[in-house]
Amino acid sequence: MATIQWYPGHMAKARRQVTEALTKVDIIYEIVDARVPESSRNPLLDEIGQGKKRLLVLNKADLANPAATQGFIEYYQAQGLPAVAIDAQHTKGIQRIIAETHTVLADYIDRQKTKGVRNVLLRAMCVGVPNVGKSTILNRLAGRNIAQTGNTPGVTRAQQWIKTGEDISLLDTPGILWPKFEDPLVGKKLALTGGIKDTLFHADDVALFALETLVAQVPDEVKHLYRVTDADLQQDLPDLLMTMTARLGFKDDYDRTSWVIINDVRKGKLGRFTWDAVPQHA
Ligand SMILES: Nc1nc2c(ncn2[C@@H]2O[C@H](COP(=O)(O)OP(=O)(O)OP(=O)(O)O)[C@@H](O)[C@H]2O)c(=O)[nH]1
Repeated sequence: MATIQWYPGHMAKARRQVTEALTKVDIIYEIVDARVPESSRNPLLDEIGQGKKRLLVLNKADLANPAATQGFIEYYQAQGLPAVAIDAQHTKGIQRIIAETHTVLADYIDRQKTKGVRNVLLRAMCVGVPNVGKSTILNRLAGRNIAQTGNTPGVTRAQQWIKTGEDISLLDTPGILWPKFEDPLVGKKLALTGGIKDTLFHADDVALFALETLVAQVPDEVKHLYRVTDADLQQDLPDLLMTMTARLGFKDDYDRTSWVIINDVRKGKLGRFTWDAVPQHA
């Protein structure tokens, strides 16, 4: 779905909607992008999700660095926050969400059984910033495509529970929170991974940010894809971007080169990268 620009009114509305929806569920699936697990979290969830069980889902793990993903999972688990890595696009790891839900809610399930409830139903909802894959996960858990009606003005629609084929029911409308804006570095990472509307940032800023890592980590791929040499890679990054633009035959159109780089990174053409550093933990 297209990412929108967030204004205070949107944010207040999103906060209200998510807070309200959370009262109905037993567990929150906090969906983040495995390439930027920290940058794609919204700290508001810590506030409005207090007291609710939570499972952190690092989606798009197919595009992230596997060692970093493992590092993040261990980091979150060490903090008492259960976390799983999945690739919803290719339906990988969905069972992990289901298994982990049972682990996280084990006490609740036991209590319900003690009360005599025979078929305990677990209620869940997906929450996260735009474009992290909430709808894809919902569809995979449901085993079919759930129509999304979006925010049509004047149209209010009751939220529905979606059966997953397991003992889990999901709210059919994911909770959308806004991305972090304050830190420019976080902004670049979100832009690079598709979490911020493309018209809201300068492509060259984001491409230069990406290039720094790409030149350091995958120089051969950079040389091959953008027709530059080892000597070219010694240049300052803005000069390198100019050289690439010339080699690609784009004249002075640095923006075009920048978009090629951004799109290549988004598609994983240069490899699997995680743009957030795994936090150190004791
Ligand atoms: N490579 C990859 N792409 C994914 C994965 N999950 C989702 N996508 C893609 O990411 C894009 C966004 O997915 P959505 O499910 O629409 O994300 P969303 O969080 O519901 O987005 P909003 O509606 O904007 O809040 C789509 O192009 C998906 O195909 C994944 O695990 N791996």
